[in-house]
Amino acid sequence: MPTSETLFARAGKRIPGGVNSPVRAFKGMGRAPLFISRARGPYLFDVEGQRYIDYVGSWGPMITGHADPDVLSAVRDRLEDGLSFGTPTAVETDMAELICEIMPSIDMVRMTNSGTEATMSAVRLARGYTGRDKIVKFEGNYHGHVDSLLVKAGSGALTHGEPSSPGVPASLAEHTITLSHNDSDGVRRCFEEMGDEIACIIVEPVAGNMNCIPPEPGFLDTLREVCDQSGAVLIFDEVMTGFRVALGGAQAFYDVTPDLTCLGKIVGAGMPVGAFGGKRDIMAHLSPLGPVYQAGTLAGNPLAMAAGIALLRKIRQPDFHTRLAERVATLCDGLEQRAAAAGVPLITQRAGGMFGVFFTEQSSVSDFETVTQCNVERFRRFFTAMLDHGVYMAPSPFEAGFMSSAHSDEEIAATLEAAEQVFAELE
Ligand SMILES: Cc1ncc(COP(=O)(O)O)c(C=O)c1O
Ligand SMILES: N[C@H](C=O)CCC(=O)O
Repeated sequence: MPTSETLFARAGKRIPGGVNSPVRAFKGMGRAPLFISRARGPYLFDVEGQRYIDYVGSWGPMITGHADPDVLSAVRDRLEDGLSFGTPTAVETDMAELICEIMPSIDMVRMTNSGTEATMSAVRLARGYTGRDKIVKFEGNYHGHVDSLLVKAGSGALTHGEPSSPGVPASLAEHTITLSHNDSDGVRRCFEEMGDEIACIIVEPVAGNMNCIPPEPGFLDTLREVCDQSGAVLIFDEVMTGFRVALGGAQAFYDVTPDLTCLGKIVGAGMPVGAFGGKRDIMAHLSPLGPVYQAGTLAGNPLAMAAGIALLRKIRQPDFHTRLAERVATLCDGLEQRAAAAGVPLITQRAGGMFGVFFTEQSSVSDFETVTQCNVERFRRFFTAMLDHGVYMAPSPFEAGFMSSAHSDEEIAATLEAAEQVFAELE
């Protein structure tokens, strides 16, 4: 039987680093990544038949657990009709109407194949709409592998020590202004100096690619305020937070309305999907209505739309997100209590259905600087020991954790029991 180690060695001969996305490689974790053969509910099963309680959920989409029967049956129902037509389909409009109903800031929406395409297109649209080149992003925020956004980026870029990627021309990166996350005064100073040159601010309203960092009070309102004053477009990158922090995303949770919203992950239920949408007058600049070009051969794919619609309908049940947040609280409070009892300095941070675990003596972690001061080596030991106990956390101290409605009291209790044993021996 092949093991994860043998499969990883084989993959490394033909796939750079053995993976199709760097964060999967477990780089810095001191072991080979798990090769997964199947998943169900809160569990992953690796090629050796080991079962793991999963807090990654395919990096966010699996909010009702893996292999959700309603999602699978929606895909099965469409499968026999064909995989893709390259023509409009009714199901795309069903999806667009559903998104606009759930997120009232969105009047019109365009589907893409990934979150990266959504952010790339939203930034281009903002530039085309305003006629300005400069864009503002925040240190440690990750918006996919878009050239102009791979500047001081989080996620794998941060984990692997390359927050600003080679290959991005300096002449392009110079239009990207990078500010400190959660620093409202810094944002105001920047806009006082050059607000009329800035096309947009793009932000992860809850930063989930440098662990989990909720916005400080007033931060998102400041972004709204400076954009209103300067005419810049406010883009919320809700690829991760959309439908997770609350049904209506972080914009509903924190009650701040962006001009454009980027979506991904849950909107495709695990299929390769992204979307961006927002105010009608901005979206009307998009081709073929307007001059800003954006396209996709497989965008709005019928199977992907069917999967996403099934999931969005399911998570619209009353109290779904309240219950999800309660599960996060049980897990995070339990981890903090057990760490404190074992004398391990640890804090957690949460927003709806996502959370972060930080090995630190600080009382909160609010930006790139404070997150990089956390104890990375202790995280690595915690991660590998939890894996040995059958619990799969994100393989990096700079990634958020994701809860699903399939995680019952039983899985959370098993996770806390494992953590208690791990903390007792953690150096
Ligand atoms: C906030 C955020 N934006 C954009 C992206 C890019 O999405 P994708 O990986 O689907 O291209 C991600 C995840 O990778 C993300 O977490
Ligand atoms: N942090 C990333 C997205 O949220 C992880 C997914 C990836 O890049 O493969």
